[in-house]
Amino acid sequence: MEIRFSHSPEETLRMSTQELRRHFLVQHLMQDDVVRLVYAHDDRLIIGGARPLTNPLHLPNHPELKADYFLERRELGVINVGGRGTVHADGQTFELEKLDAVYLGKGTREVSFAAVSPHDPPVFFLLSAPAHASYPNQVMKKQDAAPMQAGDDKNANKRTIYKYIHLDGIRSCQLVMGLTMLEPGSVWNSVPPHTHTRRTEVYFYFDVPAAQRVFHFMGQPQETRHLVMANHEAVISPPWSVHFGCGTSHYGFIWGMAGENQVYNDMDVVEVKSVL
Ligand SMILES: O=C[C@H](O)[C@@H](O)CC(=O)C(=O)O
Ligand SMILES: [Zn+2]
Repeated sequence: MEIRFSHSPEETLRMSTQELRRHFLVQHLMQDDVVRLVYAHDDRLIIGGARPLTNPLHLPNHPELKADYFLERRELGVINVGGRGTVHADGQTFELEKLDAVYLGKGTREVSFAAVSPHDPPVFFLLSAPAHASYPNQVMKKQDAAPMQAGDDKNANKRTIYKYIHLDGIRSCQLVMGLTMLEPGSVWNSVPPHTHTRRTEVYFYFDVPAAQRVFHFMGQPQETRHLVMANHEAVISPPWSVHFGCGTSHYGFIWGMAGENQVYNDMDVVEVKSVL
């Protein structure tokens, strides 16, 4: 498991492109028959990817957690952005089609991921946060994820926001998770931008065509920097950072958060005209 420590706003504004990418961008998350994990010390999030082909993949423990098993003191959200797959959790099996999610609570001992067909493998995005109580393991289909329309065509940001793990959906200790799908012709996400110093957020871009990129903006609202991101890459947004982006095509992205509260609308909006 890779470990990423936190960085202050002050040091971040002096970083080169390569330094920004090394500290905030998470690449190569989805590898065949591998569970890859990255521990980000911002809100102690663990970001992961699992792409099982022929064999079930087990969620490993890690010595750094000083736990008997991964979810001893943690909870986990999983969203599938690939083909049909299954998530096994202590004798329960959850089947996830593309854009379905499952929540696994603290105390779940055995977790594994499998493909239904190796020719169309699932692509599981994982996000885990520390947990103090056990909430039930639960699956949610995309159509049950409270779709909410946002943006419009003329501003090229028409999109649908699906919420899976949140106060009125699957309950959790800290995790808040969902995804956003942009309409063809719409390319801007999360405009107007915002921060929420109460929570760290991770964006994971998917359905980005191979020849296209998303220009993701981060940084303090008047000190923005950008990261050029390809399909299946994630970016860590520290609590003080904006997180919004513009693609060279339409795309989708998973967003996931943890921290002080779980109120989805708790965003300190930054007027577009004040961004620098
Ligand atoms: O804090 C919330 C997150 O940044 C996202 O949910 C925003 C988003 O998906 C969007 O506007 O499309
Ligand atoms: Zn946000």
